[in-house]
Amino acid sequence: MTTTQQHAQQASVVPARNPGMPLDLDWIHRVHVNRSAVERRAATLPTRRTVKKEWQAAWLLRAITCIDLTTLMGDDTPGNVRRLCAKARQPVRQEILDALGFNELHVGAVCVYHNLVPVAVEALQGTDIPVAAVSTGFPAGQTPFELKLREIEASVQAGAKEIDIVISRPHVLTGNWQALYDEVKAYRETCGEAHLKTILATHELATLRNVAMASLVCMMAGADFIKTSTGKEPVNATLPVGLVMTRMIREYFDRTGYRVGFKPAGGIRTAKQSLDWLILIKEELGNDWLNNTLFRFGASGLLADIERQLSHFVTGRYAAEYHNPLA
Ligand SMILES: O=C[C@H](O)COP(=O)(O)O
Repeated sequence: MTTTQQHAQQASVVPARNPGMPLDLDWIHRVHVNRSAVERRAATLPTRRTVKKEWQAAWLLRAITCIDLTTLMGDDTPGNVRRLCAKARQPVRQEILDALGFNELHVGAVCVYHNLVPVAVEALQGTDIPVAAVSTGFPAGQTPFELKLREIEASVQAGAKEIDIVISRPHVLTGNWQALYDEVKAYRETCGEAHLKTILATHELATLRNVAMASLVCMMAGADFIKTSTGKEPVNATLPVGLVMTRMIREYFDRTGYRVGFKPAGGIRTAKQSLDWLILIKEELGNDWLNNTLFRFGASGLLADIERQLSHFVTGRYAAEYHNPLA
């Protein structure tokens, strides 16, 4: 096996699912965030490691396996979701994979609106690529609670194995942690075996401390993943927010022994950005998190640039964009 293959294929151990715990308000109120320290540390992350040549190719292949390949547009149709699913099955052109010595590679999941779950489930039959549905009135979450529960139920029934819910931002902004906990716990129960990702929409939470506290409450309520953003806020996944959230994941693991996953989402479009995020995960959470059971990118356009960089690694030149159509 070449270095690229060894590092891209590092086995992932399936961690025990986070069962949640009672709401611990003392722990939540003790949370503090030093914004300038966070910003300083986040600024150094992209400069801490240089990943070049076959190492870079290996990290990019790993990044692909962690993508929730996403389309969340008003003009989504069964046709473009089927094309996205074809890309999810074969994310990189075969000749590039052959040159890198890979037979098979696929993304972490395909993420769509509820209406398109059946189309994606059918298009991914015969693979183990899960379908994720955004839910609970995504992206703003301003719909009645009962409807949100029914929406989750309907997506699970349609075959979604992962449910990406949006939290009610007003609960955070008013410091109503009990309401946030109860809400997320109800979502987790409604999900059943489907995995629950809780989208914080961090740009709408006002402070990094709120981001940290909301992360903790979601994990206490049983979230399998905490996710930064919907992709629809004016600012989505940023490294400072990622740093705060991963530190809370670490604290939760130290206290409970359960590993909760992390999903930055929104605005991640370049191979370089994907490397920055992988470095953050390696530095803050370690190798256990560097696989798609505990780490995902929510991204609609990232794959195209990664494929372009891999093609450059293999051929020594950049392919024109039309050679790497996304969907
Ligand atoms: O969860 C995924 C995001 O909606 C994708 O955002 P993006 O289109 O900026 O990559």
